[in-house]
Amino acid sequence: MAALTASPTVGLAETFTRLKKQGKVALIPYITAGDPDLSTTAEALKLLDSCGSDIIELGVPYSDPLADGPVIQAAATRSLARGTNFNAILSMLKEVGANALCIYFSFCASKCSHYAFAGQVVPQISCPIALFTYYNPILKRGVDNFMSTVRDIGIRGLVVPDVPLEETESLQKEAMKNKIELVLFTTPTTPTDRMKAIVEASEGFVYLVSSIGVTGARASISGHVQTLLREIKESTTKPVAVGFGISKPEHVQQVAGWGADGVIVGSAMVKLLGEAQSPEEGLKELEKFAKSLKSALP
Ligand SMILES: O=P(O)(O)OC[C@@H](O)[C@@H](O)c1c[nH]c2ccccc12
Repeated sequence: MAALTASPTVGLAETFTRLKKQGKVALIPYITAGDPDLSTTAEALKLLDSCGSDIIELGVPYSDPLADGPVIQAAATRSLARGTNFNAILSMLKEVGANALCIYFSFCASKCSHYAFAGQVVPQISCPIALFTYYNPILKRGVDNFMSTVRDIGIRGLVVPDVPLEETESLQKEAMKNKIELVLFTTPTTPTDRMKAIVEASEGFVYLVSSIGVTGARASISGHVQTLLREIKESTTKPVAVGFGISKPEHVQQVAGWGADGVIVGSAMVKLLGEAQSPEEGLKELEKFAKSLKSALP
């Protein structure tokens, strides 16, 4: 099976280690798979990768996205209405991987008189993908089947916002068995002891939710995030990425300045892609926006 990412070994934590050595902060976009359609999602993944995204969160649309605000809820509804399901998302991801293989072989066929066959698939997507899903689709498929399936197509991370506390440990075990990094959340209202346990158990990076409530672009990012970052970093050396509300280059600059190792941008990306006049228009707007955020990051 063609690896989806540059190298099956490049995971989330390793990506942050590389960035830290370079004094860089990770740009982590989130998009909803299948909105406006899966072929546009495939194009968006490649485009976000080429704009310098360091990790991409790919959302599996769900009928009851409790933690999502109106923009991502609407994206999930549109995607589900088009018939997007988990198997269709897997096929799209395999195709992207397979295309990488085809592209590589056609490159070699045309050049191999000059180049030794490097044996390495030239990927279309060089950054790791973290699948974003609510817990129910995992349970429906069965945890071990889910984990081995996503591992086989090169997914490196997993983000599950509604996994119950008492089931986190078993989910983490299954993920680790498949070399998938399960990212956990801490929020402004998480008690210190609980935050420490979450940080200890989180793999890949720690997801710091910037503000209470649901996802959605905010006019400003609370200065309290700076305090939260400091508290978390007092108890771990793991990378911490901040999400919720980040939607402008100045937000990105501010959060990076407060010491975040990564910034996660979802609703603002989803809105551009899903609410455009056409998929082509959406991809163009997405590219412009992603580049504006990337250039605002160290
Ligand atoms: O949309 P925002 O405000 O930019 O926040 C990122 C968020 O979209 C993404 O990480 C995400 C999408 N759905 C979620 C549900 C819960 C927590 C996080 C998420």
